[in-house]
Amino acid sequence: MKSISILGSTGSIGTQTLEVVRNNKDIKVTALSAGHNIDLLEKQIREFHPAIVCVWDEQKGKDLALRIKDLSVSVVTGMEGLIDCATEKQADIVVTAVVGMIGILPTIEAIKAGKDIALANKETLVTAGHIIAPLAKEYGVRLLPVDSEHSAIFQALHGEGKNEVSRIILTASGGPFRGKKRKELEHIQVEDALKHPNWSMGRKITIDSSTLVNKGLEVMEAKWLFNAPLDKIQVVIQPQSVIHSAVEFIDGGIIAQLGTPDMKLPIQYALFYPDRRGLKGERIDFFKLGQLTFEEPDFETFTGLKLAYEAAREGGSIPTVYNAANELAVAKFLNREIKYLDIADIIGAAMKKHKKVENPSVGQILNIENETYDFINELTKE
Ligand SMILES: NC(=O)C1=CN([C@@H]2O[C@H](COP(=O)(O)OP(=O)(O)OC[C@H]3O[C@@H](n4cnc5c(N)ncnc54)[C@H](OP(=O)(O)O)[C@@H]3O)[C@@H](O)[C@H]2O)C=CC1
Ligand SMILES: CC(=O)[C@@H](O)[C@H](O)COP(=O)(O)O
Ligand SMILES: [Mn+2]
Repeated sequence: MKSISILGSTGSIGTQTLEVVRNNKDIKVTALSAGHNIDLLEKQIREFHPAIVCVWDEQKGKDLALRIKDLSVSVVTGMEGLIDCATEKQADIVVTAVVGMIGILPTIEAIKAGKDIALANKETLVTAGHIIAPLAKEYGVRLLPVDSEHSAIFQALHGEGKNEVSRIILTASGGPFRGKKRKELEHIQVEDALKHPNWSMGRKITIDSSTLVNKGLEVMEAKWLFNAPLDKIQVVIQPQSVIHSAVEFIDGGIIAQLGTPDMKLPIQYALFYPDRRGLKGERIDFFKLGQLTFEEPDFETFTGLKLAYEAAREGGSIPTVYNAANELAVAKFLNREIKYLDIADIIGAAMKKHKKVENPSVGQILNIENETYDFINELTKE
């Protein structure tokens, strides 16, 4: 019986992970964690019987403890609690399904505790990949990609051993504003940007998909997961989101992974790797689909993608600034404090202002996150 700990069990990836657990009898949940949604967390606790649960918010943690006092589950809170869940002794795999840089410390501690990581939380690898990738190697733990594109690449690489890769083809839907120019994006509202054409996901990543910042983060994620040079990672718009990504080898052969847009496949693949298991759901009907199309990304309109390549090329602390600036800018946009186009402009301004630190430590990364927030708060002050 395999045991898993889920960081962020009440979110889009978290709930789909629990759906996979429900459908497989030989896997159990030993730890769950949520930010604020204790109603859903309580239901999950009563169904999955974890040994420990974490609620980020301390007061909500107290409320939850009262509600489940009939059960013998320990309730912890805050970062310490998140780390307790990430290192819970029975867990074989930690699913990092929290959103944002909050995932860095628990992921590091989970690796040090010898847990395999089913990695959904891309912000962790983008900002601390230079620490996490070697650490995973040192502790002999696996970084199993959950992000659909990286899972596709991982699946395409399966069984290829040391065969040389000439190109990673990272597909993107293009988001709800594919084909639009900057001028047409001036008055975009939160509701417009939350309409992803193919995937149903959490709010932050949905906005990131619309700006192509998600693809920028994924370029950096691919760099760390597959030890790939940036000039070998090509973003290709595939508007139907059927080809989840592909790998080209030195003989020109391309192996791609295709499927309907359902995160349960990559989640399940990560949890049972290298085995494949049955999974109910829609199947691709090529006759209904008719055609698959491809486009070049528009780097001039979607400057968030251009800035991501710049950040990745510069390296050091610049990807942290890129990511932190995006996290706060997206929160402000969702809160209707800034305009849609401000998101990428703010990322650019924060990158320009920052003085690069080579090889930043975890402490420096977290300080730079705060400095970036201070800069943006000042910049957007009315
Ligand atoms: N959704 C998807 O299909 C995909 C997501 N990803 C990545 O996976 C990660 C999760 O995304 P997604 O599931 O969409 O996000 P959601 O917003 O749906 O869920 C986020 C989860 O994190 C929890 N959380 C938020 N803040 C905190 C906190 N301070 N402490 C502890 N837990 C917290 C939330 O809890 P609560 O709701 O209780 O506050 C929730 O359980 C992101 O990094 C995203 O980029 C990658 C590929 C696909
Ligand atoms: C499901 C998933 O992995 C998301 O990251 C998805 O890729 C978002 O779609 P686009 O960023 O390609 O629009
Ligand atoms: Mn993705």
